[in-house]
Amino acid sequence: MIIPIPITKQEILKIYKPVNPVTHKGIQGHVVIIAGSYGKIGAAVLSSKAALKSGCGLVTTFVPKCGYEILQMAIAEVMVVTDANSNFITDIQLPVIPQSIGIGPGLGQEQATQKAVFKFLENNILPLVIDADALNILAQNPSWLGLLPPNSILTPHPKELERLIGKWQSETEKFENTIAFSEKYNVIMVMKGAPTHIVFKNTIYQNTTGNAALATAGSGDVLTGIITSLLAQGYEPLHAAQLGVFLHGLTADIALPETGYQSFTASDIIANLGKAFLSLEK
Ligand SMILES: NC(=O)C1=CN([C@@H]2O[C@H](COP(=O)(O)OP(=O)(O)OC[C@H]3O[C@@H](n4cnc5c(N)ncnc54)[C@H](O)[C@@H]3O)[C@@H](O)[C@H]2O)[C@@H](O)CC1
Ligand SMILES: Nc1ncnc2c1ncn2[C@@H]1O[C@H](COP(=O)(O)OP(=O)(O)O)[C@@H](O)[C@H]1O
Ligand SMILES: [Mg+2]
Repeated sequence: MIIPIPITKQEILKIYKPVNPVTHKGIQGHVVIIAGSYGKIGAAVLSSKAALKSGCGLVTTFVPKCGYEILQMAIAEVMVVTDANSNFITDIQLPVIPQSIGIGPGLGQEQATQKAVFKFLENNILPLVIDADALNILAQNPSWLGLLPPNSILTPHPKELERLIGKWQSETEKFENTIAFSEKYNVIMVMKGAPTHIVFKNTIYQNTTGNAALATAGSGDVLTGIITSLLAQGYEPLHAAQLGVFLHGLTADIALPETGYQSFTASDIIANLGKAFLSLEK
C-alpha cells in the first residue's frame, strides 16, 4: 500500500499564488460551467457561484433553457448561455473560449445529453474538471475516456468512482485500481470522501481539512466550481486539485463553531471561501 502524502497548509502555501495587484477580470481567468437539468439547476448555481468566489475573472454558465431565469436571478455576476432544449442539454455550443471548463453537476443522463457530451469531448482541447453526471456518462461509455485532454481532473464520490473503475474488495485494491485508471487515461483523480484523496500518476495525496459538515447536498458541486476556477487562473491541474480540496475542507472547519454539523449547507462553503483564502495570507 502506497503511503499518501498529506496536503498540509505548509504544502499549500508553496502552491498558493496571491492575486496580482494590477490584474483585471480579462486576465483572471474565464470559467465555463456546463451543468444543470430540470429540477437540478441548483447544481449549476452552486458550481458557478463557487467559481466566482474562488477568484476567476468571469464565469459563463451553459444550462438548458429552463435554467436561464433561475441563474440570472440567483447570481447577477454570471453570464448565461442556454441550450436550444428546455429541460436538459442537447448540444453544447459555447460563444466564448474560456481558460477552463467544469462539466457535469446536475446534468442528468438523457441520451441526447450523452450525445452532446460526446460531441463536446470530441472537439474540446481546454482544461477540464469532470464531475457527477459527466462521470456517470463516461462510466457508461468508457471508450470516450480517451477523448479527455491530458491531466483532466475527475472528481468522483465513492459511488461514481465505482462506476468508473468497478467494485473493489479492499482499500488497497481501490487505490491500485484508481492509480491504474489515472495512468491509463492520463487524468487526475480526486477521490472525494472523508478524507479526500488525490491520485496523480502513482502518487496519492491525502487532504487534511474538512469534516462531516460537508456531507450535504451540493457540496461536491461547489468543489467543481472551486477547482475549475483555480484551473482558469493558471494553477497547474494537480495544484488546482490540491488547493481546491484544501480550501473546500477549510471552509467547513472555519464554519463549524457557528453552524454545527447539522446546519452547515453547501452555500456555507461558498460563504466561507473568503475566510479560507484569507487564512493563507497570514
Ligand atoms: N441542488 C441540486 O441541483 C443538486 C444536484 N445534485 C446532482 O444530482 C445528481 C445526482 O448526484 P448524487 O451524487 O446524489 O447521485 P449518485 O447516484 O451519483 O450518488 C448517490 C449514491 O452514492 C452514494 N454515495 C455518495 N457519496 C458517498 C460516499 N461518500 N460514500 C459512500 N457512498 C456514497 C449514496 O449512498 C448513493 O447511493 C448529480 O448530477 C449531482 O450533481 C446533487 O449534487 C445534490 C444537489
Ligand atoms: N464526512 C465527511 N468528511 C469530510 N468531507 C466529506 C464528508 N462527507 C462528504 N464530504 C465531502 O463533501 C463532498 C461531497 O460531494 P458529492 O457527493 O459529489 O456531493 P453533491 O453531489 O451533493 O454535490 C466531497 O468533497 C466530500 O469529500
Ligand atoms: Mg456530486
